[in-house]
Amino acid sequence: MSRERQAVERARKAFLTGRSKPLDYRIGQLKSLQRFVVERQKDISDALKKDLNKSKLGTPLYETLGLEGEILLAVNKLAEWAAPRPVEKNLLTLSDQVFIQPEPLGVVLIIGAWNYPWAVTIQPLIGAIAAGNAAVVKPSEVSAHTSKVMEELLPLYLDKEMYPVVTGGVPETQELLKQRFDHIFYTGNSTVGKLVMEAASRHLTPVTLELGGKSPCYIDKDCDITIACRRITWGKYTNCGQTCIAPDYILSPTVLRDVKPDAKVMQEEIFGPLLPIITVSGVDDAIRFINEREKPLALYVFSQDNKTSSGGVLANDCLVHFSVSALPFGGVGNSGMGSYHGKFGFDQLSHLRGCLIKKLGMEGVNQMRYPPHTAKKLDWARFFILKQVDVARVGRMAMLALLAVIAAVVLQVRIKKNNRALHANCVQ
Ligand SMILES: NC(=O)c1ccc[n+]([C@@H]2O[C@H](COP(=O)([O-])OP(=O)(O)OC[C@H]3O[C@@H](n4cnc5c(N)ncnc54)[C@H](O)[C@@H]3O)[C@@H](O)[C@H]2O)c1
Ligand SMILES: CCCCCCCCCCCCC/C=C/C=O
Repeated sequence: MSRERQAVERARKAFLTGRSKPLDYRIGQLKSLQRFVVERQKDISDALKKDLNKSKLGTPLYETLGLEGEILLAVNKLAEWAAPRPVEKNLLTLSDQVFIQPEPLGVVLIIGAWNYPWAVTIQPLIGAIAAGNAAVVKPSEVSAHTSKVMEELLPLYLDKEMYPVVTGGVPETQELLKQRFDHIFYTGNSTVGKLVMEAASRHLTPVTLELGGKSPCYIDKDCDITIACRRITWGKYTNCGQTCIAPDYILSPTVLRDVKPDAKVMQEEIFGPLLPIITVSGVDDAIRFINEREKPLALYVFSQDNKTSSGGVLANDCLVHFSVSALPFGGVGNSGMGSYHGKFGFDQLSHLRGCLIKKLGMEGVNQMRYPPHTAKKLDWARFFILKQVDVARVGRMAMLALLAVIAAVVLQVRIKKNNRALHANCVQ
């Protein structure tokens, strides 16, 4: 049996013990992960230096601070996220309990990319742990030193049966993809994304695809060009242009340097320190240009605009939307599917189970559904199913009515008491 298959089977066995489900266990694992990030900061940044020449201070700023923030958030919010979520009832279910219960999915495969190997590999793991899943973690072989640190050190902190790290390149990932998972979370380019989705379809496994693409950046003529240039330059050249959400090209009415729209540099994601500038005649021309192409992962607008589609949109800055845990991070169309960060990561890796708990009593109400079906029963069914009632409002009104009745009764009792006292005084 292959090493990859063994890891998956061990993870499934661990999941089936049920030990990843209690919130205490999840919080314990998240706290251990936090300890790992803090205690092994040097191992992490040394590996990143060797892999990608990242600086010692750049590592916390771009890779691990975000992870720490996400872990803290998950630890603090887990009880709230995992709790039953009551939903609005309809007339048929007025006396029932109706709620959504997030449940663990099972075994998740996380395939990471090399450019921010900690951020994009460990962040999905936070969601997987928080949601109560087992997870097989496959870091990118391109960032080999990082991959080795994950393989050697993560098991010292986490439940190693539940969260195995499997290293390797294409053959190993292909072998993993032959196994059955309950969710596959892939980060990387769109070409491999399609292969991942194809492999997942064999087991009807749902996928999250965090892909890339050409994120446009539109500069309107009314913006402060100095600030725009500083922020765009930072967004583009951070990590040497190798950021999934780096502005890929600029559209600007006042810039003169033209790149032809059919030039090769405008066909594929650049993922490097090149920034083509396209001259457009104005905002409508820019929108048309963007909408004629694949849906990008991010859209940067140094002005006001909401007429385009992209994974995310950021006005007057670059990259920082990645750092907001309250925003879903993910693509659309060619830039991917599904989203994560904060509660979105928890939900993405949970089964949101619809629950309706009915009592065995009140059977009379159900007569309209049992045969023989009559026109009268159908009328009642029509009323119960089609009547749009704001049940919460009705509940509030009923509560108000009840309070009014109680107040009236109390008032009446008081008046009677006063009258009796008055009567007694008069008699004396
Ligand atoms: N949306 C995001 O959050 C995000 C983050 C980082 C990178 N990206 C995108 O990822 C791309 C860069 O990453 P990359 O794709 O070069 O990373 P990569 O080469 O590290 O590959 C990603 C993963 O896919 C696996 N893989 C590669 N080829 C495979 C194959 N034929 N079959 C199965 N698995 C295979 C690798 O082992 C690796 O784990 C860019 O397009 C970038 O925009 C997106
Ligand atoms: C106080 C400084 C705040 C800086 C916050 C910067 C956030 C930038 C995030 C960069 C993206 C990291 C992960 C990207 C993956 C895609 O490739």
